[in-house]
Amino acid sequence: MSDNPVEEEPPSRPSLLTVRNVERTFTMGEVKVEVLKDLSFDVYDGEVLAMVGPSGSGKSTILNLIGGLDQPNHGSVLFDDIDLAKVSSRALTRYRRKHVGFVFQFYNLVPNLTALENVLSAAELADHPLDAEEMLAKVGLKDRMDHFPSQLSGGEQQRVAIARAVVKNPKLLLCDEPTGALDFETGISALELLLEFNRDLGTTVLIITHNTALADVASRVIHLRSGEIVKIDENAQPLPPSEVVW
Ligand SMILES: Nc1ncnc2c1ncn2[C@@H]1O[C@H](COP(=O)(O)OP(=O)(O)OP(=O)(O)O)[C@@H](O)[C@H]1O
Repeated sequence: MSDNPVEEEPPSRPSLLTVRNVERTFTMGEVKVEVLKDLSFDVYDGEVLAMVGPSGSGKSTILNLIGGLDQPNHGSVLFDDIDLAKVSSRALTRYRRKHVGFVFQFYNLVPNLTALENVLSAAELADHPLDAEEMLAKVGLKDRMDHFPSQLSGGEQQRVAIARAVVKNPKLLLCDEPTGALDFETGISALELLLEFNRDLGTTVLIITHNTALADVASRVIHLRSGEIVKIDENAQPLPPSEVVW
């Protein structure tokens, strides 16, 4: 045995998504807008990751690339052995249906479907969905399943949207300003739900927001500015949503 044992490297964290050297440019007439410039980062399996940056810094553009709604001009977005940057639009649709749940700022529920029907319609797309009624009960809407979106408050609609995203039992929950349209208290309870699903189901959660206070609940925070990563912070002790103030 050696007197100087070589210290073992800590095991590297498994990545759910690996984004490498991604560029996204939009061309409008003669004008080329370089929105993402050589961006590289990982999304680790099971983490709560926040991506923060001012308006126009490229947050939604990244979310669209990771969510399989758009493809970069250059670089790779690896999920398992699939490069989302290179696959066909059919394969992207399959990826979205199977692996991604979306939560948007303005809920995006189907207005002429009840809460339960909204959640069931998402469950039908998945290979191994969770129970729709159970998910609505988990978000506190057991008694409101037969209500239409117009009969629900903003906070309740966001709860339905979270149940709809989670019922597919996706690997990844992508949340675009999930508290943006809610008052403070309602926003906190929506955040609590997202973290609860992360804890209970191991779902990886990515929250994009311009509200830097929200990032305190995440275990890592990517700071963006003008399409570039300026820093990545590790939060050794993420705050519980009840202690976040904005
Ligand atoms: N399809 C497109 N065509 C042209 N320009 C686009 C397109 N999509 C986004 N952009 C531009 O890319 C930049 C980044 O937009 P993006 O929506 O990703 O920013 P954001 O950080 O999400 O902003 P916000 O917080 O205001 O939603 C903006 O300047 C925007 O105008």
